Amino acid sequence: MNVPEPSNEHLSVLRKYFGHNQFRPMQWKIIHSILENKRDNCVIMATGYGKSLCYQYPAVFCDGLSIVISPLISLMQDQVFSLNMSNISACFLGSAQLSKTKSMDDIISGKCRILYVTPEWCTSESGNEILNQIKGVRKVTLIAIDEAHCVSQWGHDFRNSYRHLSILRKIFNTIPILALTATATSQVRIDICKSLQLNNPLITCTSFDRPNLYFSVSLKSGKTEDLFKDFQKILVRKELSYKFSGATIIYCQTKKKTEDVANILKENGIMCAAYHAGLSLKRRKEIHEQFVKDELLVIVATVAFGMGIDKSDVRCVIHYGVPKEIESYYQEVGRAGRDGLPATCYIFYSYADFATNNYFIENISNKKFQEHRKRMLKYLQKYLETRNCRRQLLLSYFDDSNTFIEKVPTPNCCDNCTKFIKLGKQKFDQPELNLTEDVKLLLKAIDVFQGRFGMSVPIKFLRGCQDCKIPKEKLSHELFGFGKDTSEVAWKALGRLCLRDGLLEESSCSSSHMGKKFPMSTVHLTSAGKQYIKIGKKCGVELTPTEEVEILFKKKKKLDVTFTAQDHHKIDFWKEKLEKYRNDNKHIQKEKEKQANLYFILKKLRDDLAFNDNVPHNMVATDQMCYSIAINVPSDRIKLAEIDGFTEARLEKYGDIFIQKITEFFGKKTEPFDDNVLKDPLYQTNETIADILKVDLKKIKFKDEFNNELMVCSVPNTNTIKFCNDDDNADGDKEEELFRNIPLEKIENCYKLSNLMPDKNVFKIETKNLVLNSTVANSNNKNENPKSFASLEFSQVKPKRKFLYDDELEEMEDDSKRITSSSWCIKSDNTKKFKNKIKSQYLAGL
Ligand SMILES: Nc1ncnc2c1ncn2[C@@H]1O[C@H](COP(=O)(O)OP(=O)(O)OP(=O)(O)O)[C@@H](O)[C@H]1O
Repeated sequence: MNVPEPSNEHLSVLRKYFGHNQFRPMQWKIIHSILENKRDNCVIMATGYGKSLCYQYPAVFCDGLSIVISPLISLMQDQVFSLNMSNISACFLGSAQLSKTKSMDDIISGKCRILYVTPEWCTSESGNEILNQIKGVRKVTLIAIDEAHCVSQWGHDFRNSYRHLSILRKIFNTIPILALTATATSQVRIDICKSLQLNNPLITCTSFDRPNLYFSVSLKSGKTEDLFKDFQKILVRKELSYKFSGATIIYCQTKKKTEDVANILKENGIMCAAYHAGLSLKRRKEIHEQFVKDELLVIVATVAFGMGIDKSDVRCVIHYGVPKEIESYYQEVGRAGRDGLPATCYIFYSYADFATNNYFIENISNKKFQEHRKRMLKYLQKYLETRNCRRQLLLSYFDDSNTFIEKVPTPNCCDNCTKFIKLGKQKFDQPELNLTEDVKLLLKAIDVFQGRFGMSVPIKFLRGCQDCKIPKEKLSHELFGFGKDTSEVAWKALGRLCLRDGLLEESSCSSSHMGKKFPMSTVHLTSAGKQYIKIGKKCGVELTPTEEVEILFKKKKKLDVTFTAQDHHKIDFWKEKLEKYRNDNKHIQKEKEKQANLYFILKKLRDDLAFNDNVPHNMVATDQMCYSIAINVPSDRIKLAEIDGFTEARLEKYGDIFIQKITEFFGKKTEPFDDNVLKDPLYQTNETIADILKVDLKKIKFKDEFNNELMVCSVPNTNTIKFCNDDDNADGDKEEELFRNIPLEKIENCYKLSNLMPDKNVFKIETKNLVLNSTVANSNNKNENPKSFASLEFSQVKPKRKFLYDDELEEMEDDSKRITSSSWCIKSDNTKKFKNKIKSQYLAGL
């Protein structure tokens, strides 16, 4: 469809009322089709893309009225409030609303531009009557149905009243209907169009991708008492306490779990509140408001919390427990980072959590729907267990043909990508682990019991355990005890894999004990499972082992990083890059510090203004707006108006105050710099050290004094590197971090010291108080071992000075002994050699 560019008139309305300079590409296409062609639309747009503008703008532009069906009163209240702040008259009608007369007056008189109603109200008799009345007196521009996936039983949030919204087509038969949602599969899309009786709708589907979200999944550490351990992995330590890096929603499966988690967080000094349907409406409202106004940063909630939250700066969404299924999971994480800034989505789960999900699914009476939910849950399990890119798996669920994602590990994407990048791998490869015979054995054992039991009895049988449930005659079966060398846990994990990949199937039934019935499930082979026993992988099922299965069935292979001698000449290349980065970084860093200061001052000003006016802070300015101001430093109102989001109303109310603050900031020369600002996600550059050093650092072999190989890794999402010892010792695979968190900015110098030792390639990384030396055997020297090696020494030095005196060297030596005593580094009996070495290197480095 050829869409003409928006006219100046269009853009000036956009600027004046919405504060934006341009439409986003899909927005204009949709708005144009409504304004010019009066066409129905079905819109699937990722969270945070800007759906609201599509239904708000048309009515504002042509002085008409948009009627918006929205599922939640709290959401409507927020939106009405926000529109009125931008001088767009809006109201809502519904049972919870106090002053109906005022709203009706605004509607009838033609003042109101956007009217919000609930689907229940719309389909009620009185609602119908009022809608007919409105139709008689107002020019209705469009009917918008928000969260349209609720129409469909194939969606994750089916709501019965949505199913009856076709009544709107009858009342407003010539008015365009716009159905909008953030998550819909093609099946749901078809259902939406059919159920709402859309007429030749224009279907728009943006990418579902949310590039600013980082995905991560881990197994829970263990018992409830240990749950803080899981959170510690993601909390930021501040002096003696911990905190989350920004507004955080923690989802739990049950009310009880929200209370447990909230209590443990509180015990550890983290302010938070539990939120669930068991609380009074008043209390829930209170928590909601506190969260939106940033008075409370952490909410531990059941999925009851979220749909109505109009908070764009949620930095972290955590699922503590298995999410409901894949679609609602994506909807829930979509609440993070709607301001476009980096945000993280974590899941901590255990296999036991699935019992809760299964319990809810078993209680669904409609069989077809129940099957559908089971499929969605299975997909979620795939997501949890995948070894490939999680983002890609999520997007492929929604059949996202708009986004082409290469099947290669990508930085800032998910934990799996990061893991592969860390290992220097260019693509995802699966572990070489042949499980065919183990799988066959397990399937055969399960088949022995012909679907009469769950997984435990066949596994006990396989392991040769005497269990009262195993019928006597089976004790002499040829498979009895055949799998005793593999642990029960391992067999169970393999069983789960077979269930996931369709070789096995569960059926639910109930067992009775002492007159009481208990739900239980039995397991049996599918036809694919039967085939697998006969022909293995050839039946078309290629089991990809989960990390758990891999660990249990095979001791992890030692990380094998190979280097060639030629790789070492790349040190120069690396050095150049690092120096360039350092030079660029010097002024960038200064600039950043200044911007960061201004940004925090503006945020504080914004919060104060919001507090005085008793409005959520985003009504004054969003984080993104404060950030843009800090970068662009507008010096007057005209320039401030160019900042995206500064509507005319905002400018009128707060413009001068912001300008005054900026002038003040530059008037004063010295503002103390707050160290914490660099921890703000805004100030972490996207370029990780892996991007900068990827090729080269990893190709140098580092060894500690015991000749153990060290790995150089970047710390995910940071500009830091660490040296690890891949210590494949008897008690498991342990990666010991020997030295970590060397921020790139802190690297002050990098030298190649070959002038000093012509037969060697030596380079040195110097930070303020550390020197890292690598000695690489010269590959050209035939007398040397052709296999290149490097040794790494860490020593502490004084701040850079022109000359060093002997007593200072003594001091340095002591420092180095101290480091030595922490187990690795320069040997203390070699002090003389060390003294000379460090002296020469130190001087060479000046
Ligand atoms: N044309 C635009 N230019 C710049 N920013 C825009 C534009 N349109 C919308 N935005 C901003 O994008 C953000 C998200 O908009 P909106 O809340 O409408 O998204 P949404 O698609 O409805 O998200 P959700 O599904 O999470 O409700 C808002 O901060 C909004 O101001």
